[in-house]
Amino acid sequence: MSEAMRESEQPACPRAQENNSKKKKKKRKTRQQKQSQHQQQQQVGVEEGARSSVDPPQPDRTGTGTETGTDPLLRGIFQIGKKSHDVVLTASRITWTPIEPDHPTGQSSVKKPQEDSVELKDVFAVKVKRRRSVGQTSGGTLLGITLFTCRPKGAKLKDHAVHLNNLSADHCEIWFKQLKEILNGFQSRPKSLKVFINPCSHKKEANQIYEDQVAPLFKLADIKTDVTITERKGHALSILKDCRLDEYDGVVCVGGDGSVAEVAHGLLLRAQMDAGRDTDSIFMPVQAALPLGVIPAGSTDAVACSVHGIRHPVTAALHIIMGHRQAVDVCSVSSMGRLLRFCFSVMFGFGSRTLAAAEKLTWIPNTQRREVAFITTLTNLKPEECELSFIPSSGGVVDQSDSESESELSDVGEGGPWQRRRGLFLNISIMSIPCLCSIAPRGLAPFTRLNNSSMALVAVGNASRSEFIKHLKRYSSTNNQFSFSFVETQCVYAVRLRPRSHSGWTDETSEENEESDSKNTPIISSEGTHPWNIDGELLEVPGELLIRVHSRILTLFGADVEEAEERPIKCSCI
Ligand SMILES: Nc1ncnc2c1ncn2[C@@H]1O[C@H](COP(=O)(O)OP(=O)(O)OP(=O)(O)O)[C@@H](O)[C@H]1O
Repeated sequence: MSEAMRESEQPACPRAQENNSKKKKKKRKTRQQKQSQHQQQQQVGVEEGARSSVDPPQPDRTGTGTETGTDPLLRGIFQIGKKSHDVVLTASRITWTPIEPDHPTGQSSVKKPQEDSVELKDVFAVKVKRRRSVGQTSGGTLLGITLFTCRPKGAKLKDHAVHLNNLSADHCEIWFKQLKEILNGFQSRPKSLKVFINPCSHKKEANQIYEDQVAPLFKLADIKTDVTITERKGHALSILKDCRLDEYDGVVCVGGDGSVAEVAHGLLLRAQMDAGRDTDSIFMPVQAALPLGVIPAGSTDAVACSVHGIRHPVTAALHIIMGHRQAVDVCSVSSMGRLLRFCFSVMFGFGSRTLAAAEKLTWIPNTQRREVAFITTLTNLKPEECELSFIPSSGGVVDQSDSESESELSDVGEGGPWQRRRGLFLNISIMSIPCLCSIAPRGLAPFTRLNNSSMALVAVGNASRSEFIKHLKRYSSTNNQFSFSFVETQCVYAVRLRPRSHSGWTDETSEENEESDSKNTPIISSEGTHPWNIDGELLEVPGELLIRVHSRILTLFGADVEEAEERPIKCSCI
């Protein structure tokens, strides 16, 4: 623009001239402030870049994420939101404070700038941020760096991005490297995972859940994955028996309780094989070598709810990425001295009959089978005659202060620590974890914990159908589902359950005899078998079962929770 033209643009009116000179002053001041910020930015970038090379960070190598240093490792200026911020990185935290422009009078602002920060133990990824056009997969204009954090919101975990914008490549590289080094120091976070996806779980959406909600987070966290989409029941188990486990830091199961139970059993069986344990005997199992992550994609998802408090794939994925771990108790189920399964829950009576009925309803869609089976089993409700023996754990009898009357089942057994009940039972459940789910938000066994070294025993004696329905309804209400005279609850170490066969009670056999017979006795035979519900899977077994608890032999990715987040109840049968 020529001088002449500039001049011609000068306003003629004196008031306008005054306004114009004020505007000019303001513009000059803003330009000066910008320049000073830029100089500060350059200085800090150079200074701190030099410092990072002589003062390497001390990330938390213990994996606990505890603070190991509060000295600044880096300091620089980034734009966060619309404002420039002074950003400070220590080994445990990144803090940013807005840079306020100087007051026109030279006085400092009365209001203190609002500081914000993120703990690095809550950061799971750092990425260089670039602007790319549609279809462009590499290169692009550098915009800064982005931190991905994990934030709790109630029982849920959510991922959140913090954008630190700065157009200097050198500046961003120093920060990126430093942050990456700190994040790599979190030892409990997995870097390589074996993933099993059951494509048939619930409404066949497990694969979609994994692709849409889980895989992008694993990719962001730079976790390598080896994915198997299972082709049949038992596929995951057969892989876990043979594969090289040392290549992985954890195993992930995307599916429902049946799939989780199969993978948990596979991990524990493999640990016993590797440790040379003879599973054809009563033995003390060793711990599984790898932790298990559970991505809920089934119909009940009691294991996922018990360890996450919620059926939320993103929460489950973030627990895995962050390396949150929780050791849990597991049951072993053996028959005639031979191990059948490691599991979290066993049901006999109504719970197993319902499952057996559902398996026969093959013409009904999968999603409705259980409800129809539930109603038919309730219509034909009948008790099972059996002998129930158990060893109470130190927790003993659960407080039933509000029970309607004394338990009718309080007949103490003969000799030793075993207590015995013989009689008619509508249902018997044994659970090593609380089994939270949408139909029982407080859990099927609210009086046990994930790792209290004992199992919950719930024995429902004979009662009328209406009384039994009342008991079932209470699982979804706030009333105590156990405060009935026909319901007994115990905290136990071991349970022996012997259903009465058509020919009456079998002779008692000692454990040693059972073991010596076991190698020649077929476990599953169609004659004289009884249906058992083991983690939602049907098992037909003759004779008695021995169920024992094994303290903390499996580690799950997740955290202990008090109760599941209340959701609308899906089953409307009762
Ligand atoms: N490709 C497959 N085809 C058929 N069954 C499979 C396949 N892969 C795994 N399975 C088996 O399917 C069974 C049930 O699956 P899963 O438990 O995941 O779903 P669900 O029954 O809908 O959920 P929940 O147990 O929570 O109610 C498991 O025992 C698993 O071993």
